[in-house]
Amino acid sequence: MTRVVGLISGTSVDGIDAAFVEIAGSESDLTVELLAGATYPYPEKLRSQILNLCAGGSISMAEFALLDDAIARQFAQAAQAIQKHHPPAATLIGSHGQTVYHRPPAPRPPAPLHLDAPWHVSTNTPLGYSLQLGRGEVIAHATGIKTVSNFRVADITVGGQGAPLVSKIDACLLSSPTQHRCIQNIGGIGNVTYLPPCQGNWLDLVSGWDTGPGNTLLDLAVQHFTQGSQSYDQDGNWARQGTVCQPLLNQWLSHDFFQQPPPKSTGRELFGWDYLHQCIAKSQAYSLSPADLLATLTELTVASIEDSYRHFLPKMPDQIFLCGGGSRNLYLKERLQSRLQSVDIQKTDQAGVSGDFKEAIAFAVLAYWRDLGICGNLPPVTGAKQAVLLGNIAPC
Ligand SMILES: Nc1ncnc2c1ncn2[C@@H]1O[C@H](COP(=O)(O)OP(=O)(O)OP(=O)(O)O)[C@@H](O)[C@H]1O
Ligand SMILES: CC(=O)N[C@H]1[C@@H]2OC[C@@H](O2)[C@@H](O)[C@@H]1O[C@H](C)C(=O)O
Repeated sequence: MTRVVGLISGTSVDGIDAAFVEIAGSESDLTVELLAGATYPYPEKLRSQILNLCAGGSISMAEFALLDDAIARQFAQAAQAIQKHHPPAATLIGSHGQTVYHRPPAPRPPAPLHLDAPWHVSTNTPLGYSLQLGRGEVIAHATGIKTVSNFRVADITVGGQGAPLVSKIDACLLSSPTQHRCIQNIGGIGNVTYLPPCQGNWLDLVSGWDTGPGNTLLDLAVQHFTQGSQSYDQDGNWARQGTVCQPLLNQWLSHDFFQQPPPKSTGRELFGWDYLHQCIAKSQAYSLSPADLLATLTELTVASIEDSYRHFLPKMPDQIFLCGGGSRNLYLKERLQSRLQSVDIQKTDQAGVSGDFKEAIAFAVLAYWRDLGICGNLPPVTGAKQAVLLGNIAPC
């Protein structure tokens, strides 16, 4: 048994999810017991600095370094707080950190590199770029616990998207011998892991990808309509009062990201303020109320999930297990169920894994695997050329 703390702040940038877990086994015999889970909100000033950077704001390198370490200190505090009433202490921390920029690999090879050209025309590379702040060295130093961080770069180095990384953990913890399952996260961004029945060479058949916006556009629209006094549409109650504008939804769904086959990943760079402003501009032609726009944005999340299943899965699932904050949006859940009437939709909690802390648990497992020398990525999911060890180890 190894006691591990898993930490992540996701694309909603609402705070740090921490999971204190006890892990045993390796892959097919992996077991994880959740001892404690909690979310520690960021101080408001830190959150707005992060959101500003994610939205393309400029800061100096000195400010950048301070921000990196301010985030790391918040993560270290979360790692200490989550263990407080549950001795003995963890011997390992897996920290995803805070994504501030994500650029998937180029869909096709870039033009050949001209070594005699000036540097600014010779920088294009087929590799993706993904940056998470909150360096593990500071977390290890502050807590005295060995910390694994920077999980995405190794997958990117071998040509992968660097995301989604949760799929192998989903496969080990949530597969069924008889059912075709989808594990659907609806966080700021949505992602899915498809799990065929776990028999024979099933692990080779697991697939997954980012489905597109989860809550980001909804949250930004609510902030826009309330001048910042509300941050999300609780239970989907506002959207429920509106009517979906089908022609507008069809326009939005024609976006390249939704047509692109997996492997694929995305973030606030694509589905952020600029995209929302374009959505609002296109909606002017239909004279929509705020409720109508929210209903249509909710439908975008739901329809993009359904369409991606219909286009990219070998078979529609028997069951969907939801996780992430969007699984609390009752209206969104009802819309998904009404589009997928024959599918049994539940939360991952009903299959034994907390939907609120699944991502934090996943980074605890990835750190544990890194420590044991077990690869963490699934190449068919991320598009990597091979399975690799994920994460850099900072000793304490
Ligand atoms: N009761 C609720 N009703 C509607 N939406 C909710 C509710 N509770 C949470 N949410 C939504 O969930 C979001 C947070 O989800 P979550 O914490 O899973 O995101 P994240 O982990 O930051 O994202 P990602 O998985 O993309 O990294 C909130 O911003 C809000 O939009
Ligand atoms: C770059 C980045 O942080 N991507 C996140 C984001 O949030 C949801 C979706 O987009 C997901 O693919 C990924 O995180 C999860 C934890 C993953 O890698 O599996």
